[in-house]
Amino acid sequence: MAYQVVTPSHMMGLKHREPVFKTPMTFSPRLVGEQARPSPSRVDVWREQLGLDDDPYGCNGQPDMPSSDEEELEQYQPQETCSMIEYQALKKELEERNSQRDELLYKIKMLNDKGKNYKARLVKEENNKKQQIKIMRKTHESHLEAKQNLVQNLQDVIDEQEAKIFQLEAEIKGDASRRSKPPSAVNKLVDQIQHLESEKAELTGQLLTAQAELQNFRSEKEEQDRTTKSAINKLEKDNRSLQEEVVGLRNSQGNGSTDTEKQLLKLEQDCDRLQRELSESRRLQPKQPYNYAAENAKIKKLEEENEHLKNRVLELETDCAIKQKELSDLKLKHKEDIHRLTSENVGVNKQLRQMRQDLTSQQSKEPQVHTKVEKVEVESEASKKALAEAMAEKDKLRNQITTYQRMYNDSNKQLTAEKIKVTDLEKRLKEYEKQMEVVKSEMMREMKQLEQTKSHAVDQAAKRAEEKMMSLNANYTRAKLGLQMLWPQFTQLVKEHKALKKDMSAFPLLIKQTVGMTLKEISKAVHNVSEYNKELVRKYKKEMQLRKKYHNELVELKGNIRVFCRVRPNIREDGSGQQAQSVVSYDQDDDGLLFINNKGGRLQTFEMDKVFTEDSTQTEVFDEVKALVTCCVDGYNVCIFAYGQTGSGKTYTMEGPSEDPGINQRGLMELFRETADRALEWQYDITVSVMEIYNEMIRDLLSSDPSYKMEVKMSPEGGLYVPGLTTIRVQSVEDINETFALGHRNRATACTNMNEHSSRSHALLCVNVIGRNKTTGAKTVGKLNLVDLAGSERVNKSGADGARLKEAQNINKSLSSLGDVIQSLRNKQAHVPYRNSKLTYLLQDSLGGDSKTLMIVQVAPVEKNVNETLSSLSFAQRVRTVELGMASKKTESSEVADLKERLAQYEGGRSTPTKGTSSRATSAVKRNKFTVFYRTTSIGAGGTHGFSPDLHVLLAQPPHHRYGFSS
Ligand SMILES: Nc1ncnc2c1ncn2[C@@H]1O[C@H](COP(=O)(O)OP(=O)(O)OP(=O)(O)O)[C@@H](O)[C@H]1O
Repeated sequence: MAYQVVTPSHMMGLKHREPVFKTPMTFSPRLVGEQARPSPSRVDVWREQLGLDDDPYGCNGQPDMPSSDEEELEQYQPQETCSMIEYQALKKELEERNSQRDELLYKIKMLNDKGKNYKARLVKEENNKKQQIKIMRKTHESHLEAKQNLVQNLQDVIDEQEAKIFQLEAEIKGDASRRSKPPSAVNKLVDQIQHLESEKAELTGQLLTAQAELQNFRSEKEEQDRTTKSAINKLEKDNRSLQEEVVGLRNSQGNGSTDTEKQLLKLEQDCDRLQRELSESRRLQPKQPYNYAAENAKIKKLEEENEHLKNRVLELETDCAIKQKELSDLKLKHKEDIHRLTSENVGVNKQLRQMRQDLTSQQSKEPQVHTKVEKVEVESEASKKALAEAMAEKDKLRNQITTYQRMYNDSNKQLTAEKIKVTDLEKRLKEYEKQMEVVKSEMMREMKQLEQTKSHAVDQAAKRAEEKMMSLNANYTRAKLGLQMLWPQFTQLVKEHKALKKDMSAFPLLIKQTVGMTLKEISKAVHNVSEYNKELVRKYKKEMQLRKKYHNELVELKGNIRVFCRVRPNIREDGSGQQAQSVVSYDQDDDGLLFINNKGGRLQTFEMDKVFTEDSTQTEVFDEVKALVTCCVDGYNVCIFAYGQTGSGKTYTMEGPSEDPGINQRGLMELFRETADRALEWQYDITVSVMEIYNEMIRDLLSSDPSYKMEVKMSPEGGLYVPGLTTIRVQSVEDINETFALGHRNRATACTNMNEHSSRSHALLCVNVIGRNKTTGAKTVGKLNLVDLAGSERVNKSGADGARLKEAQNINKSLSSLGDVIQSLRNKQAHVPYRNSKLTYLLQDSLGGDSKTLMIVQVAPVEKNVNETLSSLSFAQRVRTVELGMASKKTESSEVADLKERLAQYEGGRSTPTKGTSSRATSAVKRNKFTVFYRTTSIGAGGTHGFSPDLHVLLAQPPHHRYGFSS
């Protein structure tokens, strides 16, 4: 926000004041924590430092204008004075410092963030590496453990098998060999002893059971004996009673009745059976005491066996003690190994215990005790059988041992391989660890470096910041002082501001008045300026006219070919659209300038002597050429030719439509007017001939035989003439019209398409003006050549071939010859190639001699013709620079003219007209009511060669024609 008093220029009367106060209020982004906050403005800072009002902008944060001087003074209490400029400068510096400080803080923050990022990355990397090491260690440990387990298992299996073999061998060979068992089986021996002890306990239990059973069996036998004895007694008793009964019966019945006998027989049978049973029982009875004895013997045997076993157990116990002693010795001997094994195989003990259990269960299954028991009965068959079985078992076990040994070897190999692998792994682990160490150390080093860089940068930044802060503080103090010094000025300014405010209230009225006054002054000034401008324009135009006049005079003096340009309006044939857009524009103030907007969008300027726009009328055009046309009345040779592409308006300009004729007709009419004006003093003969040049052939269009090819000839005097050319004297508009009509008719009969033909041929109207002064007899011979050239477009554009090509080439030849002639004339070359074409040859006098030449370049304004337009205008520009030299009148004194006429008459009398010309002349006279002269016309009529010697029809001319020329 800025307070600024703007002093408008129209308030120059008021007191001019400098800007009162300008607060930049720049809010540079400042980081507070993570948030970007706007920095307080310097005004806020210094206001706060000075202990001024907290909110200088009121509630809405917008700076309010102080309501009064007193209020403002209350708000800002100055202490010292200082200049306003110094204050502004200090304030600006303070702002810059502030922004620098912000920048530094921001940089420090960025560095801190970077350091933090690096640290975090480092920690992350460290953790990652640690985790990797942990994982690798764990994997390695588990691998090692597995390998160790495997080794241990294999070792156990081997030990077990060894123990078994040893045990079996010991059983076969006896105890003696047991002593030589390998120390590796000590543990097994201990186990075996324990097992034997348990076996002994079991056997003792079995023995007691057997004794108890034996006791039971004895008591049962005694009971059985008693039962048998009582049964025998009862049976004996029954037998006796039966025998007594039989005796009784025999006694009571005698030997007679049958039934009784049968009953008796039956009883006797029963008795016999009972006696058999008794005898059987008695047979069996003495056997019982034998079995008992066997049993007793068996028991005894068992007891003995038991005793033996007890002894054996004792023996074994002693053995065990010995072995234990041996074991302790061995333990002592292998203390270190055991200690090592114990420490290494803590984890393996579990498995060992498991194996022990397995072994126990396995051993419990085997009938070892029985074997031993049976072994006690050395002599028994079963023992032998068991021995055989044991041997078989031994073989089997040996086989197994071999297998196990093989397995052991394989396992050993595997173990070795695994060990190598383990070693490798350990090596790798070590390498990894080393690498880790290196990485860690590098990281640590990097971290240290970063830390150092960071701390260094921070220190530096802090240092710089401190320095900056110090300088800022100093600046601030200076600014504060400056501000305090500025204060009185500020107060003054505030007062002035107040005053200005007062003025401001009166300002609208003042401004209204001033505006009114200014408006009046402005309108007056504008009026004056426009007047002045008008005057200037008038003067400019006058100057331009003067310039033109001088230019014309200069041109006249130099004899330059003058060039006019005429732009035809758009016609139906131009079509529509972009192609039909006009490319021509004009200068409003200079009628000699023309601009062509070429295809590149560039304006190309051409300077002509006069430019006729699309709106220019035939009259306007003729007005410009009128003076030139009438020159021929004074005896000048004048040549006007129209140049331009087909359809650009050449014919329109030269001939024009009957209702609005062109230069040809108007020129002749002007000649009539001019000659009529001079009729008191002068008598004029105006004759015309009409020609066309087509395909490099000259045709007389007024002739009864227009197809006759005329030739241009050089007279002995040096003049050019066309032998046999028809000349018609014209005296009125009607004569002109009829002459032109005849020419048109003849032209039309010679071609099929008039338009095309006219485009490809040059049409020439040659007007001869011969004047005789009635008083002095002086003679003037003027000539006016009016040429409508063929279309100037290039040959290749027409795309012609055959006859058309030849036609186009001929047109081109004429026009290019014209160009060459113009070029030579421009360059003032000694040789001008007039004879290169019929056209240039015919126009030689008009182009190169002392004639007045005008070229009217015709332009079709549409875009599609822009190239041809540019080429035509370029040619015209070149033509304009051609200097022909000052033109001169062709006048002859009466004597010279008479002499020349007489000479001509004399020569004419000697020569007879040619047959062709005579007949054509006759027919011409008959055809036309005009007076027709058959003569060889001098085209150039330059110098004194007005008439050619063979002009046989001169007699038809008025007498004054025979006057001599005045030079
Ligand atoms: N100033 C003009 N005002 C009105 N119409 C014009 C003007 N100039 C030319 N024209 C018209 O343009 C057409 C072509 O003009 P003109 O025949 O004169 O061209 P040209 O150059 O003589 O062609 P060519 O070379 O074929 O003879 C005609 O129809 C003519 O009436």
